[in-house]
Formats: sequence, C-alpha cells, structure tokens
Amino acid sequence: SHAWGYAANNGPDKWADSFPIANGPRQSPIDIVPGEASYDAELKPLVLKYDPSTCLEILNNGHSFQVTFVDDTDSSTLKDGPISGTYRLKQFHFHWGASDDKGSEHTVAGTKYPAELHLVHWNTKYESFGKAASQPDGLAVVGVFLKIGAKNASLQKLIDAFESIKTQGRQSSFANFNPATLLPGCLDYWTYDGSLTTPPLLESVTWIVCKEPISVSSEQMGKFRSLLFSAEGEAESCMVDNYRPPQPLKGRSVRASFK
Ligand SMILES: NS(=O)(=O)c1ccc(C(=O)NCc2ccc(F)cc2F)cc1
Repeated sequence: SHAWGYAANNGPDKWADSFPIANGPRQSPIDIVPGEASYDAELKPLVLKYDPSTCLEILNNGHSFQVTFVDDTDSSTLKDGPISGTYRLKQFHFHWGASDDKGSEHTVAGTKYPAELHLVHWNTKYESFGKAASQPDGLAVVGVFLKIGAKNASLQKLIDAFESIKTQGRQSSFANFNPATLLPGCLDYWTYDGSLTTPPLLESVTWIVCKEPISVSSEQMGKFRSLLFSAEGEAESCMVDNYRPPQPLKGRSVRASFK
C-alpha cells in the first residue's frame, strides 16, 4: 500500500518496494562534502521575493507540518541562482529528529543538523505544481539548516499554531507570514540535481542548500516533537525522525556559489 512513513515497516528502506525510483540516478538528500564541491563563478545570487499576503494555511499532512501559499500569480518567487526562469513558492515544511543530534536530510561532511527547512518552488514554464513535479527542471527547493542556538522569533510564529494542527489531517488558516524571515543572512549555497526526499521521490528538483544555518532553541525543537504523525483517536505517535538519510551521489557534481 502507499502508506509510506518513517517507521521500521514503512520507512526509507522500504520505499523502493512501491517507488522503484528510490534507487534512481538522482535521488535526494545527499551528503554535501564542501571540499569536493566545485566553485562555479557563473552561479548567480539567489533572488527570493516573497509576498506574505500569499500565505494561506498551516497543516499537518502526517509526514511534516507545512505552510501553503497561493500560487496562482508570481507574487512569491525564486529566480536566478542556478535556475533559469521563474519558480513560484508552493509551500514550505521541515524535517527533524527525535533529539538534537539528528534530523536534517542533507548532511555536511557527515554532520547532521537538528532540522532542515524546505522552501518548495515550481517552474512557471509548466502550468501547475503537479505538472512541474514530473519534469527534470520542474521544481527548485531551497534547503536551510536549523542549528541549536538562540530562540527564533520567526519559527515561534509557526510553533504558536501547532496546537491547532497537532494531529494528521488538521489544518488551520495562517495569514501574513513572510518566509523570508526564515532565511539566513548569507545566501551562499550548494546546488545539485536531485529529487523529492519523500515518495513519490520524483527526480525533478534543482536543490539549493544554504551554507549558513538559522537558529532554533532546544525548547523550540521540543515543540516540533510534540506534533503527531497519528490522526485524532489513533494511538499517539510523535512526529520525529521524519528525514530520509543521504543517498548515493552516482557521479553527480555539487557546485558552490561561493569560494
Ligand atoms: N522534502 S521535499 O522538499 O523534497 C518535497 C517537496 C514536495 C513534495 C510534494 O509535494 N509531495 C506531494 C506531491 C503532490 C503533487 C505531485 F504532483 C507530486 C507530489 F510529490 C514532497 C517532498
């Protein structure tokens, strides 16, 4: 059945049973080895323009929590960087661990961060996210690592909404949130061709992983872990360790936008 998850019986090691692309040539995430990334002077700075009024709702989809955006106009977009054309913001979500020593999907020379933010954008040369998701240049996801440190006021706005989305399938309206407040000060990045990190694992993502993390306090991470994978009325299962481990590079090159 397509009831994929992160448990022993339906987790990343089992996904290939229903989604054979799991063993494909451009799977994500990967371990980024800075010393092996090649600086590419032709890579442009990222241009991210987000309009808080396009923020729609926050939801628990049973795998993560997600903030979705109205994407019927070019109000919230990603341009330049390694991509050509205009990509529209569809949603952002996170992956995190049961403890502060794990949780990110990408790793940096083997280092795991406690969490990772994904800002998901689709190429407007296609008519919708769904159409773009099956194209090799259809999606661009900006990844931002979270590192334990000072309390993050922007993350706190998301956390304050958690009691209304504790269980799978719950959503609530969420307005005027500016995702730019979740970006690090420096937008240096690594980029490579990859995939969605959850089923259907489509190989349609240009990954753009920021070198600089943003901060999150340990208490705030505790709140992430209070969300549930389970639906109301089901046996409670904490939403933790919702990350796929690094996948084989299979000859791909990772480029750096910085020296
Ligand atoms: N973690 S990640 O950033 O790589 C990621 C981003 C988006 C999705 C997603 O939209 N899945 C549902 C989905 C919905 C429609 C569709 F056509 C394809 C599809 F995968 C999955 C993983």
